[in-house]
Parts: sequence; C-alpha cells; structure tokens
Amino acid sequence: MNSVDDRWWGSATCPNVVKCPTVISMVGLPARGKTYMSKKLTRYLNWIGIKTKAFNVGEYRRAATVAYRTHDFFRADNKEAQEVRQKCAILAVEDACKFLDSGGEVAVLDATNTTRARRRLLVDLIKEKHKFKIFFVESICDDPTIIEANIVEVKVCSPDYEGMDKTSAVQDFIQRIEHYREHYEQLEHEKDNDLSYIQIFNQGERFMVHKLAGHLQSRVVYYLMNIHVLPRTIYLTRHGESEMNLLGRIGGDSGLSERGHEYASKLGKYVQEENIPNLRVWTSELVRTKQTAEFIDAPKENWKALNEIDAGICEKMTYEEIQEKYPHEFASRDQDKFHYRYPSGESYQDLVARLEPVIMELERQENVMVVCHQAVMRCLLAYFQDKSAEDLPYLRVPLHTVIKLTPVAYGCRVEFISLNIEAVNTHRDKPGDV
Ligand SMILES: O=c1[nH]cnc2c1c(-c1ccc(Br)cc1)cn2-c1ccccc1
Ligand SMILES: O=P(O)(O)OC[C@H]1O[C@](O)(CO)[C@@H](O)[C@@H]1O
Repeated sequence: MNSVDDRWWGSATCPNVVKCPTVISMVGLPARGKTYMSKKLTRYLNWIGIKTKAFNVGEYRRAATVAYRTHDFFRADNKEAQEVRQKCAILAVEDACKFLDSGGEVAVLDATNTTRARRRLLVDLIKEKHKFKIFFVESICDDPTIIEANIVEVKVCSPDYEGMDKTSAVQDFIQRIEHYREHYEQLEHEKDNDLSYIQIFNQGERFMVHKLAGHLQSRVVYYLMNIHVLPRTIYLTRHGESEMNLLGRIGGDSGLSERGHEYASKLGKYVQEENIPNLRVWTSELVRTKQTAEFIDAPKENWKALNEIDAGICEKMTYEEIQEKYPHEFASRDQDKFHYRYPSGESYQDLVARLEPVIMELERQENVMVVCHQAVMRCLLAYFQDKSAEDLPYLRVPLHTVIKLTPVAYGCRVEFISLNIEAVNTHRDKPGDV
C-alpha cells in the first residue's frame, strides 16, 4: 500500500521517507521565465531551510562550446550541436544527482526540456536509476509583449550575445525560439499521466496542477501561485531608537527615545516625498514600531509575526549582564547564532519559520513598508539578498535607515537610505571577526 503522499502510482520513490530528494525540472521555450523561477524558487527554498541548488544547462553548453555564433547552433538538423547539447543536458542532470546524493534536498534543473523524449530520459535517469522524485514546472506564455520584455531585459545581456548589437541579438534570439518551437511538446495529462507537474500560463494568470506527490511539491506550487512580476518597491526599516536601545538592553516593549521620535517624524516626510502609490505599512505589535509608523499617511496593519526575536530569560538584559549571569549561554550563542535558541526564547531559525507567512504575503503585495526590528529585518533582508544562514544573524541593519528593495531581472536592487539622525549602534560583530 503506497503512502498517501505518493497517491496513485506504483513504484513509490523513497517509500519510507517524507523528505525525498527531488529534482524540479523546468519546461518551456526560451524566454518563458524558467531561469527567473529557478533562481527565485532556489532562493525561497534555501531560506526556509531546504538545501537547494539550481543547475542551468545553458551555462554547461557555454562551458562546452568555444563561442556561440548564431541561432543555427539550435537547429534540429545541426547534428554536431545536438550532440553537444545532449551531453551538456546529461552532465547537468548527473551533477544535480551528485548534489542530491551528497545531502542536497532539491535540485532545480533550469533547461527547456521541451520534448517528451527528453523528459522521459530525465525520468529514467532520475526516478528509475536514482529513485529521486521529479516534479516538472512548465511555463507557457505566448504574450509577445511579455516575451519581448524578457528578451530585452535578460537575454540580450547573456554571454551568448557579448559584443553583438541589441537589435541583432533580439532577432537572433527570436530565431532560436523558433527552432525550439518546431519540436516543442507541452505536457499533456493523457500522454504524461504518470508525471507530477504544474503548468503556469502567462506568468501566473492560470495554473494546471497534475498529481502532486508530497509536501515539498505542494509548497512549491503554493509559492509559484503567490509570486508576480509587477513592478513594485518594498521598504524595510527598524523602529526608531527606543528607550531600551539607549540603555543597551535587548527586547522589552519600550517606547521611542527623543531621537527615535525624530526619526518617526522624518520617516513620515520621507514616505510623503517618495510619493508611493497604494502604499501599505506593516508594523509589529510592539509599541516602538507603531510609534515609528505614526506619521506615515497610509493604511497600517500590525503583525505579531513581525515582533522581535524573543530573548526568553535574557529579555531586558544587557549583553554584559547576559555574559555575567549566563556565560555558557552567551558563548554558545556566538558559536552558532542562527540555530542558538534562548532558554524560553527563540532562535533565528525559529524567526525565519515565524516570518515565512510574512514573506509569502509580501510576494503577493505591491508597495509595502515594513517597520520591524533588528533580528526580524536581518531575516527578511536575507530572503531578498539570498544570504546564508551563517551570515544572516550578522547582517548590518543600522537604526534610522530605510532599506529600499526594487526587483530587477533575476534579483533585487538594494539601497540603504540613512535619514541622518544619530542613534546608538546595536550591532554586535561575530567575536574573532576582523
Ligand atoms: O512567464 C514568463 N514569461 C516570460 N518571462 C517571465 C515569466 C515569468 C513568470 C513565470 C511564472 C510565474 Br508564476 C511568474 C512569472 C517571469 N519572467 C521573467 C521576469 C523577469 C525577468 C525575466 C523573466
Ligand atoms: O541577534 P542580536 O544581534 O542580539 O540582535 C537582536 C537584538 O536586537 C534588538 O532588537 C535590539 O538590541 C534586541 O531586541 C534583540 O534581542
């Protein structure tokens, strides 16, 4: 009897484990956002603690071929090029399987995989030989405006077109797409009845989900159904300097200091000058963030999930007092600051889990300003900047500074805007760090 997780089909891969290594295989013509989704999905899964790595077949092909000349390389009748392309595709899959064999949990295969034969080859290699799960993510998009925008935004800057003028590059890429289209076979539930997949139409306007197999695949589908590519800006800021900050004490629920109130007033003016359409403001449920947002003219929502890390028995203490009273706790926190949990309190790992619904809602939103706290801000910033769990707890997020995030191509532009009001420095470096 198969576990409910594997539902319908016979040879359940990894029959006895919930966390089965999985290959997420992209499918789609060039310029359908496969790399965009691969990178974004990889960043999200790593942030929630699932060891994930993307394998881009285009990079393997560029490494294997001296120099890309023209779209002729992608003609179906170009036998020599076909051989190179097949070899690169298999190399990428083998590297992906090596990653999963050595502790990786998810490998994202960023390739076109546009023929049924190629996808069958993947199933044989991945599912039959390695007993890993395979989940296909197909992006189907025939809106010429979207395709053109993608080509202009990311394709013409590709190493393939180094030194080529933009117009010729666009023309060449359009030819390349046509070579793929000739043999493109979309996923179809009659012919691909045994496969787990999601089809995404026109950047998430519509979805077709087929035979999800397990929790990870459900999380991936949920994430893909929440992201969008509309231009918007996310602003992150800590609360203004608080009375507890002035005393060098952590936690608590104190109000703002005089300079903290100055920051709140200046923040209101900054937001007004930014003239942000339909801005929403999110604060935690602690006094200092609500006071900080006081002068912003926009709808406000309080999130308990945005409250600062709970320091448990160390709440309201100074670091010196903690070192004095709980020397062992103090030492172990600096040993592994991400996983360390305060007695009766939280770890950064707990904070990431608590903030996941905030990130998911942020992905759905347009212009949002988040008024939060030092540890919370580090977790949010780490998501947008793809920072490791090791680096996350030491990110510099000074008081009285707005961090402005603007999505560009495959990532985010990050600007630190200080509103030039003095404040205490609450940052503690990793001991021993130069
Ligand atoms: O469906 C596309 N077709 C062309 N391009 C696309 C997409 C998507 C996309 C796909 C699925 C989902 Br759910 C959301 C967005 C993102 N992009 C993209 C965005 C920025 C730069 C480069 C590519
Ligand atoms: O993880 P760190 O570096 O101790 O920073 C988190 C601390 O920062 C503060 O927000 C301000 O000091 C405390 O409330 C919180 O415990």
